[in-house]
Amino acid sequence: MDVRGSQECTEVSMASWNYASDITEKHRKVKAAAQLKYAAWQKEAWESVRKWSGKWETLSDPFLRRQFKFMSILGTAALPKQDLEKYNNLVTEMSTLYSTAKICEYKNPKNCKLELEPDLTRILRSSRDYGELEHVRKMWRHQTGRRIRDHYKLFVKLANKAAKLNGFDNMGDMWLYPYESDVFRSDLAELWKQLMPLYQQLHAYVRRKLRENYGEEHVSRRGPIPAHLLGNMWAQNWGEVYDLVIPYPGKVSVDVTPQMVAQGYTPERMFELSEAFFVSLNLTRMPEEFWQHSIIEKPQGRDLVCHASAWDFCNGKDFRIKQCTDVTMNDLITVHHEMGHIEYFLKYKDLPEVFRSGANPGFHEAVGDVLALSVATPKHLHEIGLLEEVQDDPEADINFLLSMALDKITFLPFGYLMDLWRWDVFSGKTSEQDWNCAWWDLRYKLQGIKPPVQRSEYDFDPGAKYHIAGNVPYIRYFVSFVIQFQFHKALCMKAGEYDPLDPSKPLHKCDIYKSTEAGNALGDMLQMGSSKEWPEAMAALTGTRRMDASVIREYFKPLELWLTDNNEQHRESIGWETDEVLCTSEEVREKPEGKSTSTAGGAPASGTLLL
Ligand SMILES: C[C@H](N[C@H](C(=O)O)[C@@H]1CCCN1C(=O)[C@@H](N)CC(=O)O)C(=O)N1CCC[C@H]1C(=O)O
Ligand SMILES: [Zn+2]
Repeated sequence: MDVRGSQECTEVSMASWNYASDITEKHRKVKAAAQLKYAAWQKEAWESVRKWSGKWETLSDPFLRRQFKFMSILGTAALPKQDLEKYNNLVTEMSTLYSTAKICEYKNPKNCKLELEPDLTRILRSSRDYGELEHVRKMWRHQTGRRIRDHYKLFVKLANKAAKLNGFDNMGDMWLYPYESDVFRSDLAELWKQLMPLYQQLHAYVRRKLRENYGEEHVSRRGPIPAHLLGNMWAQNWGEVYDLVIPYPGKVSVDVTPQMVAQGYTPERMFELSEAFFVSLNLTRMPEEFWQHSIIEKPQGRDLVCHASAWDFCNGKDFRIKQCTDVTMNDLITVHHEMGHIEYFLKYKDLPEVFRSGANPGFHEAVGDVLALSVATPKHLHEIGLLEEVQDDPEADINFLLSMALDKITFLPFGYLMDLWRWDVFSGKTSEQDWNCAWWDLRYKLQGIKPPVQRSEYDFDPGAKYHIAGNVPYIRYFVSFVIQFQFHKALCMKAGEYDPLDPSKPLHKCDIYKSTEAGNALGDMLQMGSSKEWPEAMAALTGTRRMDASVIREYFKPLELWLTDNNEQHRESIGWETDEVLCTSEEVREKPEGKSTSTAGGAPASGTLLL
C-alpha cells in the first residue's frame, strides 16, 4: 500500500508541478482530476487499514500507533466529492489570480504588464519615490486581495466543514495538529512577549532613519511607519532598506548584491554555492533529477507561479525547486531556504510515507535558514569572495547585526500575526464584515505599521500575500525564526565555532562551513522526519525540548544594547500611537482626488483606533 501511496502522491505532485510551472486550462483540469483521485485513494486506504486495525489507539507498538494517528487525519479528503472539488477549485483560482496579477507602471499607465517578480520586487527594493511606492503597493492589492475576497468567504466555510469531519472545531485547530501540544498558542504568545522589546527598539531606530530620509510629514515621530517604505511588498522584513539605516556608513557593506552582479553571478551559480555548503557539512548532494527538472530562472512567454518552492515527488528520486531567481543576496538566502527543504526530503525519503515531513512544520522551514546564518557572516562572504575584507571592529559588528535584524527580528511580528488573523477567521472570532480592519488592527498593534492610504472592507489586504491566496499555514515561519537560532547555537558548539565562555567567539560570528560534526548532528535530526514528537527531535540536536527565545536574543544582544542607547541619545519614543483611522468598515470607494480623508463625522469607525 505504501508503494501505491507514493504512486498516487507522485501523480498529484506531478500534475500540480505542471500547473504551477505553466498555468494553462489543460494543466488545471489534469491537476483537479489528480487531486480528486488522490483524495479517493486516501479515503479508501484509511477505510481498509481501519477495518484491519480496529482500535489503533490500543496498539502496543508506539511506532505503529503513531503511523495510524497520522493516517487518521484525512484532511480535506474527508469532504464529500463535490465539496472537495469546489474547495480545490477555489484554492487553485485564488493562487492563480495571485500568481498572474499584473499592474500598470506608476509613470506610464500604458504599460500594465508589471509582475511581482521581478518587477515590483525590484521597485520596492530600490525606489525611494514615496508616490511610486504607494502606487505599487495599492495597485498590487487591487489586483490580488480585492479580487479574491469572495472566493475566501466560501473557502473558509468549506475548510471548516473539512476540519469538523476530521474531529476539529475549525481549520485553525487542524492546522495546529502537527505541533502536538495543547499549550502551543500560549507558548507562541510567550515567545512574542519575550521578543517584542527588541522589535520595538529596532522599530524606533528605523522610524527615525526613515523620518530623516522622507521627512516628518511622511514619517511621524511617534506614529506607525508607512508600510510601503520598508522595502518589501508586505513589510515582512526590512533588509532592503538597509542602505537608509546603516548605523556606521563608510564601512564595508554586508549587502553583497552589487558584488554578485559585478562578478556575473547566475542563478545556477547561486544554487551550486548553496549545494556546496550542504556538501561541506557531509549532507546530501542534490540528485541528478534535481538539476534536470528544477526551474531556477523565470521562463519567458508563459504564466507560472513564481513564488519560490521546494517539491517532493514521493518517489525517493525526484525532488525539485521552482524559483524565479533574481541575482540578489535576498534570493541567495532564499535558495538556501528552498534547498533546506530538499535536504529534509532526501534525509527522510526511506521512512514510511506518513513520517515524511518535518518534526513539526517549523523544523522544515528552519533547515536552510540555519545554514544561511553561517553564509551571511562577513567571514564566510569574504571566504567565497563576495566581501573584499572583514573589518573586525565593534562598528562593523553593529552594521552586520543590524542587517541581520532587518531580516530576522522585523519578520517576527509578521510571522506571528498571519495565522493570528486566520485562526480568528476560521474560529469566527473575526466576522467577515471585519476581515480587513481586523487585519490592520494586528498589523498596527504588532508591527507598528500603517497603510499609505486608508483601507476599507472593500479591500482584502491579507489576500495580497501568497500564503493566504495559496492557503499555506504561516506560524511555521515564526517557529522557524526562533528555533533556527537554537539549532545554529547547537551546531556552532559542535563545530567549535562558538563558546559561551569565550567572548572572542560570539554566536553571530559563527560559520559552521565544512564542519562534519555539525552536519552529521543536523543530518541525524533530519533523518527522524516526523517519526518522533518534535521535542525529542529538538533535544536530539540541542539538548533542550522547548522553543527558547533567549537564544535569538543572545545572538542580537550587542545590537539590542546599542539600539537602546542610540534611541535614548536621540530621545526616540519607543512604540507607536495614532488617532488616524487606518481602516474603515464603510465601503470606501476611491476618492476622485486619490487622497483619502478620514471618514465623515470624525467618530472613528471600527478598525485601528486610539490604543
Ligand atoms: C519563499 C518561501 N516559499 C515557501 C517555502 O519554501 O516555505 C513555499 C511556498 C509555500 C510553501 N513552500 C514550499 O516550498 C513547501 N513545499 C515547503 C515544504 O515542503 O514544507 C516562503 O514563502 N517563505 C520563506 C521565508 C518566509 C516565507 C515568505 O516568503 O513569506
Ligand atoms: Zn520554506
